[in-house]
Amino acid sequence: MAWAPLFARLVPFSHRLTRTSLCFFSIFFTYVCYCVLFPAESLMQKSVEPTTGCAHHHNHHHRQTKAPRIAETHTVRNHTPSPPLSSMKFGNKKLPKAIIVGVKKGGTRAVLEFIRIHPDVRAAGTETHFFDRNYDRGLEWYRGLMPRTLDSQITMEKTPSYFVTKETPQRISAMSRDTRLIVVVRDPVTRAISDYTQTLTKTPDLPSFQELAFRNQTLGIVDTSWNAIRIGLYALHLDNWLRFFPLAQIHFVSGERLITDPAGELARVQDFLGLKRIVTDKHFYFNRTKGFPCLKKPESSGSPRCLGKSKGRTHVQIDRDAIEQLRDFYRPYNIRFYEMVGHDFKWD
Ligand SMILES: Nc1ncnc2c1ncn2[C@@H]1O[C@H](COP(=O)(O)OS(=O)(=O)O)[C@@H](OP(=O)(O)O)[C@H]1O
Repeated sequence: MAWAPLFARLVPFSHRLTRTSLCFFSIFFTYVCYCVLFPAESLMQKSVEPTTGCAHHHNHHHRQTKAPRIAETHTVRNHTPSPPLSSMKFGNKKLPKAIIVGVKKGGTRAVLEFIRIHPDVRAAGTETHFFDRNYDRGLEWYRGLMPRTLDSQITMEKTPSYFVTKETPQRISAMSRDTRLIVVVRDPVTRAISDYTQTLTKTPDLPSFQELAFRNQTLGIVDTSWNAIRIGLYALHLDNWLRFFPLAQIHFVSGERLITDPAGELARVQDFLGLKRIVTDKHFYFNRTKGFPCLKKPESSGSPRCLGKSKGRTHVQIDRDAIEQLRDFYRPYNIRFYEMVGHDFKWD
């Protein structure tokens, strides 16, 4: 405003202006100069927020609120339409560096949903079943299912049935011997009941849990050919993986601790994947209604996120005797598993 006194001197009738009108005139003159020097479109190239330009206010302002500024800048410079930022594709699809290979009903969805909050992780949303059911489709088909990633990001997927499929370790090793493997394990008895509860929702006329679990319940003979039982023989399945991968390349998440201390389990997962510990207890809250940890509302927008209704079902009631018999059955397998991985999961 240094020009204002000079202006007052140059204009002969300025002495007749009141202080207020002089001030008003100064502002108006500044505004006119500003518009001449910085027309509306050139301002738009510099600012991120939609601002009101000096000219063509209404049209531009309208257009600005609809398209991201970076696209607008492009249009102004090249006079060609450009896609909105949200539809631009970054990075490329890569084969996974890490796979959650099991176990079914262990908490695999929770681990994937929690780790993918990490900015350096991107994951395929659905189970691909590439290494067990779709292997004939080839690696390019598999790669096509992956999200685009930047070079700094890790691609992941989860298919829990891999852990118990005989051919899978060899096939994953053939893709890359460096693939990192994550196995979410849970007390095999609870896991079997969870598995049965899920099957029952799809097949209501299923025989009882006991009928399927035992060949002869009086004699305590367990039917190991029933999938819900077989999956829990972790030590046997792990033997098969160790033929192709060193133990150091397999990380075991405790399905139980994942519920009581999700941040602690996720810290270990991030360490295993060589990631900075970004997913912490700040990201979780315990939802009393669901009875499980859920993700807090992301800072940007959205709402708090719990896993869907199929995660955390009320289990079918199984009598104590049957549970005790199954505990006895699994005990030696569990002990062997603890020895193999060097960690006691305390399932007894
Ligand atoms: N945060 C959170 N929210 C909800 N559920 C959780 C969570 N953390 C672990 N779990 C446990 O995950 C169990 C389902 O495991 P999976 O996701 O591996 O199931 S599946 O194999 O993909 O069907 C599911 O099993 P059920 O309780 O038997 O339904 C849960 O106990």
